[in-house]
Amino acid sequence: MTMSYEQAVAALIEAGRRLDARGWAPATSGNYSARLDDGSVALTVSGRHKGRLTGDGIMRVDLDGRPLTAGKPSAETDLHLALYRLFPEAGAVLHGHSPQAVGLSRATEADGITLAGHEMLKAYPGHTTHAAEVRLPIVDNSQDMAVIEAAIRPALLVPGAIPAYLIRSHGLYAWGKDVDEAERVLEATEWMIAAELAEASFRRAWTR
Ligand SMILES: CSC[C@@H](O)[C@@H](O)C(=O)COP(=O)(O)O
Ligand SMILES: [Zn+2]
Repeated sequence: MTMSYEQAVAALIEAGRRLDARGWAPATSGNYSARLDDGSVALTVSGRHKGRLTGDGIMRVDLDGRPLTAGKPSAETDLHLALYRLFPEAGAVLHGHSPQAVGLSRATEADGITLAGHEMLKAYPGHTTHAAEVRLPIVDNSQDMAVIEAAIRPALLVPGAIPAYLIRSHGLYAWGKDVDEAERVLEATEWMIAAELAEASFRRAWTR
């Protein structure tokens, strides 16, 4: 699902305010994008505080990352564009830096965690029951987006893969057919991470 530039600017500004209010966009972290009607992409300008975006904090790039309007595109533009190229149905990508997601990624060296049995799994597109398990892939961080992209791509193409992945010590990427769906995926994933953390701390407390 695509939108006009004006619709995308409004939707991304509002998403930034909500994600910042939840503590997922501190200190200029995070970046957001939406696919536009003409096939180009509206994307946050690099270095802006994502909870306080104004219209000039969003710019347009083509699918190769060439700027179509003034501004310096997000340092992570290539990760957004890779998702749009890989998934023609993706209409928006949101990236947050929550402490829980980052803490989880640092507590394991595994290449992912399993989320199983949560009613919240039904927030993922196409999921209709809690009686399921999905893998949230985790990839090591790099300042070279091509390295991250090449490392994560196989996990994204596994049948049944969820539209989200975690970069270790960095943050969570989520996408969907539009900004609302991408935000729902991000929120649901963050919620399940928080629930798993709460479960682990209760279990630790009760075995003392
Ligand atoms: C301290 S901000 C973190 C950044 O390095 C980066 O990871 C990020 O999410 C925001 O980068 P940006 O270039 O503003 O899109
Ligand atoms: Zn980031």
